Amino acid sequence: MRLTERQLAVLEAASATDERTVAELGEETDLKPETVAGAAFDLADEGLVEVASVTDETLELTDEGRTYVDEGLPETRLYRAGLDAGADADPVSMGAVIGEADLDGPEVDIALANFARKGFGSVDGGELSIASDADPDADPEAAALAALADAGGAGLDAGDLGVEASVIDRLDSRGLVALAESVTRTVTLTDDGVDALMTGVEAAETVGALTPELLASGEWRDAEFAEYNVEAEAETARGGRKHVLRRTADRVKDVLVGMGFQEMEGPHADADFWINDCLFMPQDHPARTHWDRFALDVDPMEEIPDELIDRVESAHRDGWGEDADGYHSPWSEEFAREVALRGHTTSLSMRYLSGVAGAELEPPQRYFSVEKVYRNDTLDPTHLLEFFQIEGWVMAEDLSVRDLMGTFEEFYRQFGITDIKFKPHYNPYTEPSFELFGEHPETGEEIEIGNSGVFREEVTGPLGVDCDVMAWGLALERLAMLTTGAEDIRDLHGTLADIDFLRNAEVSY
Ligand SMILES: N[C@@H](Cc1ccccc1)C(=O)O
Repeated sequence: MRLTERQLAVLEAASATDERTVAELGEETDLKPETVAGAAFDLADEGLVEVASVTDETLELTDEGRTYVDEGLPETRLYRAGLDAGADADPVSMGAVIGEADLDGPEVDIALANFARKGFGSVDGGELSIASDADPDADPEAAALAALADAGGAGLDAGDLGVEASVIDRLDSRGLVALAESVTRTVTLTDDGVDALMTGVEAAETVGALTPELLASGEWRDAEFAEYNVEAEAETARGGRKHVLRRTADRVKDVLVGMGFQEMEGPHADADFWINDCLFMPQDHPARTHWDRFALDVDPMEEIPDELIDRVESAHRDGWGEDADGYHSPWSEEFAREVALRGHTTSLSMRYLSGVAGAELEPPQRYFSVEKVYRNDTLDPTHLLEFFQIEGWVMAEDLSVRDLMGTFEEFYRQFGITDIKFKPHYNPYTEPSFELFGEHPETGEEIEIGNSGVFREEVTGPLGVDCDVMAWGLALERLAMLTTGAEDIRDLHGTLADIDFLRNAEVSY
């Protein structure tokens, strides 16, 4: 029989009478545990050894548990501060004791709940008294935490610590200890294994990896390569990777560039003029109040062409074109120059269409951006205070709603989404306007994925554009929810993001 060198080493190190762990065999053979495990599985396939596994539960201190080992449990600190303040004789005011005990935030509630539960004393009418028979030094929870800290945690259970299981359960429910599972594999020689060793086994020299030397010398021709064992236990290696949203954004950019679009860029903090006034949004529109807008306390924006301001003001006051009528509501240049975080990237479309950004404006033209916007929304599964908008516009003669719908169908098809729906909508700056909806793959719900339309003459006229412009703002996060199946936008980014989801989510190509 011929085995690989590693298999032979493991076979020789294994015993027929003692179960030996992979770690022990690794030490003896000077091989890595995963190599030993791989060889052991191969030997088990040949019937030469038996591999068994035992799952062990190990107790570990959590970070909070470790803090209390160092600083004392909150209830014990409350007890000692109470004692110092004389609460064993007469009740003392809670406020003073809590300050003395140096408890803050959630620790106060933790201290109070456990203080009463452990019979250290009582709290009544805002005053704390200490029970005469209280003895925190005999507290089994503190003792168990200390024992666990001393023992370093490995392989311990309630029995090893000499405490009752109920104490461990309590520490577990307080989040001060955690149970970790570890699997230990053991290897024992079978009768066939013993026979094989007695009759003599040869090691075949095998090569684990093809090297430049093997190639250069030609030795690879005669080498025997170790078989690749896809079942061998190996550590999960987690490298850094691009965030799923960034990957989706990159993909969106590729798709739009492929569809003939050029990218726009511009300021996150911009004048209201570009964010709203150019869009024929009346200055008393609810979205322009301090409730919805993140206004910035900075100098007003100076560099806006005067003629453009005049034309936009005139559109607001008197309308644009024949039969036009304006809003007849107040319009102030001062307000137009105020700076806020943009609530949509349509501010970029205005900058580009007006010519100040140096864009080519001879039709046909196509521009896009995938950039962040800021809104004072209420957080929920589909809303964040900031998100990425996929902005875009197409300028051409005689555009129709069919062009708009066809563009979205083509765009979303690249992400495998073929069932978008359109709903007539109203925007002060587009006519007609449509909201876009897509079906969530997990919940089956129709979620809003974008807003679009053909710019009104009151928008294009003052900008100096005299052909049709269709435009849209799509939410990148909503697209990512449809492609990855994420049900809550907060799993995607922000402080509550789900790390496992981010590690494993696929971006469709
Ligand atoms: N600005 C719109 C999107 C949009 C852009 C351009 C035209 C029409 C709609 C929004 O944020 O919802």
